Amino acid sequence: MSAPDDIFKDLCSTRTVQSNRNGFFNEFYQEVKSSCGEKWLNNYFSKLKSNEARILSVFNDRECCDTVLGVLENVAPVFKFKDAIFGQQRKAQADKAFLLGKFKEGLILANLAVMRTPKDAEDFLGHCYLTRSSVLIGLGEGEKALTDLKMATVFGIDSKKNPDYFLRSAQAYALLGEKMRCEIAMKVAENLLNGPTDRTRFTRSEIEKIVPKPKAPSMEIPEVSGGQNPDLYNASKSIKLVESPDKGRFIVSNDHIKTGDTLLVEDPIAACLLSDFFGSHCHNCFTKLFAPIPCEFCSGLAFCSPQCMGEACSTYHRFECHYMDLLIGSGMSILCFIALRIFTQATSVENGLTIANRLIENMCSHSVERKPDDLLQRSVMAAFLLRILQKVEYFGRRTTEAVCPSALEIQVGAALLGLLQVLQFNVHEIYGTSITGDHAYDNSKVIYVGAGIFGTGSYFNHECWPSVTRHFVGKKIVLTSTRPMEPNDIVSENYGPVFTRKNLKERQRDLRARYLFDCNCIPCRENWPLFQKLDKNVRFKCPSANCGAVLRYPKDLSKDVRCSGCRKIVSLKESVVKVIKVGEMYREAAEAMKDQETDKALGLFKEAINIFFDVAVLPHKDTLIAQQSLRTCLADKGTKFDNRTTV
Ligand SMILES: C[S@@+](CC[C@H](N)C(=O)[O-])C[C@H]1O[C@@H](n2cnc3c(N)ncnc32)[C@H](O)[C@@H]1O
Repeated sequence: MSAPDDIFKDLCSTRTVQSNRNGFFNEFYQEVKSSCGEKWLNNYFSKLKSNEARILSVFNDRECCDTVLGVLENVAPVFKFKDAIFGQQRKAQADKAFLLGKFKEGLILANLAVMRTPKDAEDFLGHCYLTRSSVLIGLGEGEKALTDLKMATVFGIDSKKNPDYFLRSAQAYALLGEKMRCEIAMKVAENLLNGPTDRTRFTRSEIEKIVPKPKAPSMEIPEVSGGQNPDLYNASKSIKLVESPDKGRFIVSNDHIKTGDTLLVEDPIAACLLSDFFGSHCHNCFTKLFAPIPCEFCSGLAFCSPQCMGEACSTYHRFECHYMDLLIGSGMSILCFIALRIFTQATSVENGLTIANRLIENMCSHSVERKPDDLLQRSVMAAFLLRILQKVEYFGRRTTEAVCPSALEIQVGAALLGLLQVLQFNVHEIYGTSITGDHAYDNSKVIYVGAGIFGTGSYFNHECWPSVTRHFVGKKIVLTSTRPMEPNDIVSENYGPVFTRKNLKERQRDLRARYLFDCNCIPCRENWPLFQKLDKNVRFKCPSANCGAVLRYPKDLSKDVRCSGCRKIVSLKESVVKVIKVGEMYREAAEAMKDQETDKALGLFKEAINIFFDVAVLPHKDTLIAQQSLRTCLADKGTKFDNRTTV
């Protein structure tokens, strides 16, 4: 590799530790590095054989320990705390907006009130939830209003003494079309008020006007095709794991696979939301927030429901809460967040160690190719993460503020360092489709909201035109085949560079720098042209059995042609007829997409792509478009962020 490529590779690697150059970690690391000096780094640190030795070294060796300990001693909580006055001001504004019928504005203000009001400020927080429930009713959001009414009771509102609580419940039930519950709530309110009053009569008249909203359809979680694989967790039986010296372990087909087969449906072992989305998406399940439920202690992030809040706050968030802004301010990459999360979400230190060490043993880390500088940087980051765990008493109560780690803490530090190496090559970005207009396809774009580490998902190798597409249902990864495959064909993902958009040189450079391999896929071997340079020609497979040669579109369809591979005289008439039919089906599928008939479009694309691969090979412009459209249709079945109404 040339020197500029070397620099690019180092930059790519650095970014996987520190993604924000303005964060303080960069300065911290540069200070450690300069205090150690190149000689120590190259002659001593680079010779250390284990992650444990590296972690011990950054804490103990005199060349770096003063700088490391000096900074880590000062690690202290930094997070967005609550603010009762701010919260109450927003609540008053939200009440006013509600009375004026400005529900969208009211929701923004009520959200701020709920987020910022501390739970221990009498029953203020309960009242914030009550205010928001009214606004939500105004917006026609019955279910969310009911959640807020429940939350109001959790935070001090005594429903038994509060007729308003039941009047709002009645309206919320009416919005959900639950007539019986609505009537019961009205009766309770009337009882509390000793009979019908102007207020109850007014609410009844309001309820009369309510037209229940249909429930939004929930996302489909597909089942893997052909049954669960007994050896590969969460995968279909039609794939298997193999290994080769030049490709490492990778997935191939174990059977005949058809276009559209679901090959993997898997939850992440750990996943984190990107900090840019902390204010807009659920910290736990990544869905877009509408009426956020806050953590009881911080206001820097939020959850979509009490369930997500409970799940997070009883596990990982209780450790991360008070240090969230420090972690963000360090500029550390999302991979570092995931490494930390593997421990904070574990049921115990030992459980965290077991999971981390299993990942380190099983996933590729390219340890041989690592430079001492890279290892030192990751070791300092692991030491920082370990210090956070110490400070939050992850290892139990501490009697000292001293940084020097115990034997168990060193094990965790070493595991964090190991994770920082394997995550670099194995993490998937998690995304959804953002809908900004009324048409599902015309106004959609992909938005990356987080990243996660998937067990089986990380065994798929890359090709510059992959044979599967991925979409996400929440945090679950779904891999679906985009073409038919024969047994033992490589089942590949794409790591970023696709041949249609980047030329061979750029792709090879990116993959070498970011994933440390030389791509040898068919688009690379045959140097397929960029999309705009592709012609519309079809390249046919020779119809003779086991030939495999590729033939051009015949000049004269009435004549048979001699195959350049098997030398037999063959007829391409049937193949041509099929390809014409395929073209018609692609057009029909595109029409279905225009009409937003996703299932119809999917069915047509799958069938047509299967027929195409019976008789022809890539690259073929219309089939590439069809495969891309299939991807878009599948993504439409996954996570969608409705950005049409910004509140
Ligand atoms: C997510 S892992 C895939 C599983 C990996 N092959 C293993 O053995 O664990 C990514 C790494 O796999 C290797 N890899 C991926 N695609 C490859 C390909 N087309 N040819 C060779 N190596 C590849 C690279 O070393 C890359 O850093």
